[in-house]
Amino acid sequence: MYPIMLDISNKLCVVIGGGKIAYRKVIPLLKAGANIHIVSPEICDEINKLWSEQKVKVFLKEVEKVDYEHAFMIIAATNSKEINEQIYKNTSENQLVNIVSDQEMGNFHIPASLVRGRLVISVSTGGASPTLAKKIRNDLLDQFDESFEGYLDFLWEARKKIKNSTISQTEKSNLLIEMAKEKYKDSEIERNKFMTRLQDV
Ligand SMILES: C[C@@]1(CC(=O)O)c2cc3[nH]c(cc4nc(cc5[nH]c(cc(n2)[C@H]1CCC(=O)O)[C@@](C)(CC(=O)O)[C@@H]5CCC(=O)O)C(CC(=O)O)=C4CCC(=O)O)c(CCC(=O)O)c3CC(=O)O
Ligand SMILES: NC(=O)C1=CN([C@@H]2O[C@H](COP(=O)(O)OP(=O)(O)OC[C@H]3O[C@@H](n4cnc5c(N)ncnc54)[C@H](O)[C@@H]3O)[C@@H](O)[C@H]2O)C=CC1
Repeated sequence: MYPIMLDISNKLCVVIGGGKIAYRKVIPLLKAGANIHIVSPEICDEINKLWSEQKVKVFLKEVEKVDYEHAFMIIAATNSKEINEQIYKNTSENQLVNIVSDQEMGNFHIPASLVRGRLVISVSTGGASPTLAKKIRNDLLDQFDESFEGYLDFLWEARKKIKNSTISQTEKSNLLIEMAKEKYKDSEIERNKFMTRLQDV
């Protein structure tokens, strides 16, 4: 398994099944700006709500190949292993496919993630224990608290300024290393001083 961060904004992601597992998989897709189709004869209340808010499109029917043949990403989340397997067999090599009922099918897994603005920490156990992945993620929640959101925004802005400046590569490297120091996470005053310094580079 090869870990990557994927830009799926506006990409067609088809989730098959409308139960609580499908819903759990839909939420991060929604946050990432995907174009989401859900295909299922029945849907849970949470998915119904997303549909009524026009955040997803729902097709109330049993799945057919035509529903996902042009999808960038497919998540097979029905409660039938046979149907999930059939979906997997119908997909092309170049589609991203996740089969919720069998870790050995499909070509990607969804890790347990912790998102603090631009900071994402994902934990995978390669299917050995999703519960352990969830536990490790939960153990990190306090260490990587909400304050990382603002800290990451600062780093993002500072890095853009440094990259666009005309100073030497060595000076750039020094500033990029400097800004990752602990004191900038803990002190807004230090961050502001650093940003002021960058006005002159
Ligand atoms: C392979 C993978 C494929 C995929 O779904 O991408 C997969 C597969 C399966 N999960 C099963 C069961 C459970 N999964 C969870 C929970 C999560 N499962 C997630 C991911 C993954 N699950 C991928 C590998 C991740 C990895 O290990 O690295 C998380 C991390 C992410 C998410 O779902 O968003 C999410 C934590 C959510 C969070 O962040 O809080 C719980 C616990 C709970 O729900 O509380 C249970 C019951 C207890 C247990 O089994 O541990 C079963 C048996 C199904 C059956 O009964 O038939 C299969 C099928 C199989 O193993 O073949
Ligand atoms: N990967 C994971 O993280 C986990 C996976 N699972 C697996 O996920 C499966 C689904 O779990 P739940 O959402 O709780 O089940 P559920 O029973 O609540 O939902 C199943 C959904 O599949 C739909 N469905 C059934 N046949 C269909 C078809 N032919 N076409 C389209 N949709 C169809 C149903 O209408 C229903 O909406 C479980 O059976 C289990 O194998 C369970 C726990 C965790």
